[in-house]
Amino acid sequence: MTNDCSKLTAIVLAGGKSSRMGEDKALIPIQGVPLLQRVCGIAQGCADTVYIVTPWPERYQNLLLPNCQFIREVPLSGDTGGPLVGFAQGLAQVKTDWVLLLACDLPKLRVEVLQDWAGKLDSVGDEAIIAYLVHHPKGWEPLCGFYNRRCLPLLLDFITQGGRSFQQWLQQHQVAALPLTEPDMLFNCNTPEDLALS
Ligand SMILES: Nc1nc2c(ncn2[C@@H]2O[C@H](COP(=O)(O)OP(=O)(O)OP(=O)(O)O)[C@@H](O)[C@H]2O)c(=O)[nH]1
Repeated sequence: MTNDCSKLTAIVLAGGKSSRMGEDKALIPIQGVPLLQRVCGIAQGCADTVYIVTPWPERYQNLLLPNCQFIREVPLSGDTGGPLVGFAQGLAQVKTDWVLLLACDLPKLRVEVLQDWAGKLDSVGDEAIIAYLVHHPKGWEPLCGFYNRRCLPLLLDFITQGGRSFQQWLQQHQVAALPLTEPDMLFNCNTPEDLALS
């Protein structure tokens, strides 16, 4: 991996229901900037191309920053898909070896930390490693880390067999840990109460 932006694509997932928030999280302004736009702005600091995967691009059209583009998520028949399916649809469009995957609800992301992680991964030689993620007591944090494009066939197999859980999928493969020096960075904004802390 690399800290050269041209070798990394970012995928930002923005297709959740925001049921705990009660309104679309992606549109909520944090310090005057809608959350989705804020996350895309940070992703731009690491990647030349930023894909926003969402079933409803029209909703976010006026938030689009340079070098960002939508991938319209196609619902799977009979199920809502969820973030794993959104990721697979985004990953299918990626041309770079490595992808930075981000949720759209991370108000405390730090571009310096993401760049530092990307730069350290230059030395990855182990082809069995499909992702570099932060590990916490509940498992891997899937929505703020790096995936190798090689994982797409594995992901599609898992989805075809009915899998929808990132945790279950990641348990089946080799993942390496990223150092988390700033735990606050992974703070998810899920509820109106969380907004007060953002
Ligand atoms: N593209 C896409 N993104 C999703 C989907 N489901 C969740 N996400 C994104 O995944 C991230 C984490 O989502 P969650 O907070 O777990 O779920 P949510 O649906 O947004 O919120 P809740 O309804 O409160 O659980 C956010 O960036 C969501 O926009 C999906 O089906 N498709």
